[in-house]
Amino acid sequence: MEHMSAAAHSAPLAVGDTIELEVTGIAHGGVSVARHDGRVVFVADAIPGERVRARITEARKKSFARAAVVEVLQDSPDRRAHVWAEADVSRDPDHRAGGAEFGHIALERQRSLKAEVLADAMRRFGGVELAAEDGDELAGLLAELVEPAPGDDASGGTGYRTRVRLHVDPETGTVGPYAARSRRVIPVSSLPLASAEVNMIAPLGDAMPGVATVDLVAPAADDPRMLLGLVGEKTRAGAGDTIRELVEDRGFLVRAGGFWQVHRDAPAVLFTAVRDAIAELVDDDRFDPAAGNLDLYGGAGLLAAAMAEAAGPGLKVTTVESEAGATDDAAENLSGLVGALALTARVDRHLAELLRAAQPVRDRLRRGTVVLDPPRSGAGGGVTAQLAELSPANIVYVACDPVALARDTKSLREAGYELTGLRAFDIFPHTHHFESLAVFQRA
Ligand SMILES: C[S@@+](CC[C@H](N)C(=O)[O-])C[C@H]1O[C@@H](n2cnc3c(N)ncnc32)[C@H](O)[C@@H]1O
Repeated sequence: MEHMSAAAHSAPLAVGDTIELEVTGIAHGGVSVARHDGRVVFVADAIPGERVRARITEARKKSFARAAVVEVLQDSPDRRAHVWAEADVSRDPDHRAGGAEFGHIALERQRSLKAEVLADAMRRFGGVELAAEDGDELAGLLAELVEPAPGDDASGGTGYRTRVRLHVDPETGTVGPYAARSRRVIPVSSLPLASAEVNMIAPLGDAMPGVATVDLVAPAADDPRMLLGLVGEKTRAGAGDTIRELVEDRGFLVRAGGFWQVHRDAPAVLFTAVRDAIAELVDDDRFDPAAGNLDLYGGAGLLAAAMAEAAGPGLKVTTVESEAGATDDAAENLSGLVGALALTARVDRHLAELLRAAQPVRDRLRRGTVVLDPPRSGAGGGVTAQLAELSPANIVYVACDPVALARDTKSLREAGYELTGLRAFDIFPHTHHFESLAVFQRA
């Protein structure tokens, strides 16, 4: 079939067609990969290794189409009943609830698929081939690359979300999640990924005319709350409402509507990972607590606090964050650290200012360590170029998007940084998301 010419293709695919597919791999974004007449088809709700019948949901592009499974003809040993009945493959694809696109896959396999996505992104966009040390097997290392959050294997990876956003159907006013791949609201009877506290207050099935979004937040050390975003209103609900969170036994103030990791244990997992990465740099004599250390995209200061736990209370660090409310919280959360400064600024603008600073300041930055935790789009070419020019001794990069991380890895490596550590954490079970932590050292 490989040599078949384009002219010999059967009729072009059209939305609504149903075709049989051999599913061969996993792609970024929670979809599997198959081929049909030489064209790539990204298939939702499949598992690599399966044979499925799938319905075409998008066919505009010449190079690829999208489809969703309607029937599993030969199932994977890793297929499970979906954790969310309303997202199950037995439903019409247009009526499946979205946000749990790996919910039909055994947890361990979800993690090995995420590891494949990370390794593939690093190879294709980062120019980094993950390799096994002598005597270790790469497949085994990859299977363990994405680490579970504590307790998730015992709980089946459900009940973890302390933050959920629901939407309101503009026609009926009914509250629910969006459907997979669309902005249609799907009525559901429960939120299996959400914590018991979130489920308790979720207004599922209620009518809320005039409301656009319903954010449910269950803080570790405060009562759960519901933040309503009204239709046509621009200000973010909960921007002025401060709640208390706990990271193990450390308290943090956070805006109810501001950024905080959604998995109950994710802040502790990332705090510990960053603290340990910094501790290793300290042990290797590569960390200078008195240098110009930075926590970029710093939110409420979680990772600056992690840096301080490894480096000691004498740490000098500046957090840079664009949301003023989060900066206020960071200032409060880091108030025990004499050398901490919390700034409201866009990272690119702040780095541009630092690049204009006097030589002694630039020298302190060169001896420093930068922790960065950008949004999904990553730091991007502009910020990585600025970082390369500032040239800090170490960069500890926390990433929620593996492809963005891989692209930024390429830029940093080309600027003379060596990737010396890579870990990944499954803090979004039953979705395709995961978090990575990469350590770079100036060569
Ligand atoms: C993934 S969160 C990380 C927050 C924090 N490190 C934590 O772990 O809680 C990204 C943060 O970057 C902020 N942000 C997004 N774009 C930014 C920019 N261009 N400059 C500064 N901050 C930005 C967001 O407001 C958000 O608080």
